[in-house]
Amino acid sequence: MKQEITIVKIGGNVVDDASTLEKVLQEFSQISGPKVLVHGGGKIASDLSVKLGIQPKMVEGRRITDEESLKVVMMAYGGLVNKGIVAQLQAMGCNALGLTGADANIIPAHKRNSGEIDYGYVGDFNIEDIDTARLQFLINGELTPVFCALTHDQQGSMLNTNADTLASGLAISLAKHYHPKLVYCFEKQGVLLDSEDDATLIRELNYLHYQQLKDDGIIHNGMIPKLDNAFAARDKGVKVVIKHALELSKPAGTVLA
Ligand SMILES: Nc1ncnc2c1ncn2[C@@H]1O[C@H](COP(=O)(O)OP(=O)(O)O)[C@@H](O)[C@H]1O
Ligand SMILES: CC(=O)N[C@@H](CCC(=O)OP(=O)(O)O)C(=O)O
Repeated sequence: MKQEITIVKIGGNVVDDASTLEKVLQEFSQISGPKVLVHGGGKIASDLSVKLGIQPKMVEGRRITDEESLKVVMMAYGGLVNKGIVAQLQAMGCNALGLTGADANIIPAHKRNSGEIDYGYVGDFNIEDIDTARLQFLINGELTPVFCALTHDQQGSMLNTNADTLASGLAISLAKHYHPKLVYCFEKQGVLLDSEDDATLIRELNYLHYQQLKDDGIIHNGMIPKLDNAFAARDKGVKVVIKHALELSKPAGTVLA
């Protein structure tokens, strides 16, 4: 019998808000059973970048990661954010282990080589290459993996990988050993009919409805890659919920049908 595993992804606006972050980590630490946390931090990386005099460049929600920006995201995601979260979880009694995809070679990746735009040090990975046996070994050792948005190219370089994609990939790969539930937590109540009005929550969303709402411009910006990743997981049998970070332990948000 496969056990349930919960994969929670927290976005950049949550990570950047100390009070929300503390509350969501508190709720996360109380989830029973195996669990994995994935965090973004795009906002913190952009702020740090500006402070260092490096202008952030985003194309379709993805960071153009040149050599200097790679150093910034390694510092921000792998250091500042990841270690801060691990320390907080430890204080909450959750035995967190901070990881990038390079650690224990759990998520080997390759530099994106898509034609027109050169994204620089941005990594894509094959889900089949994720070392789920190693991950299961850590989880069986009563550890809670905490992944940041970094992978590696297996040739000595770290790569920047979108945290939503990483969370979806991990959930799909973990389906080999568990029944995965993937929870995307951010600063809105879920997928909304009006992205500025939390009262317009869509409680259940199927793929056809998603396509219509996208065509009508009701779903836009960062919600499009998030839902593409979310439906990719849904298609592989992962339960997916998109909800407000402060509702982590409540039956709230948008469930993918
Ligand atoms: N229909 C919608 N419902 C909710 N949010 C939406 C919608 N369309 C666009 N968005 C925007 O998508 C953003 C979430 O995407 P993103 O910033 O990439 O998330 P995260 O911080 O979790 O990585 C929200 O902040 C919101 O402004
Ligand atoms: C390639 C790429 O764009 N990577 C993202 C990784 C961080 C992330 O995904 O953070 P959020 O969840 O806060 O958006 C970036 O650098 O912004």
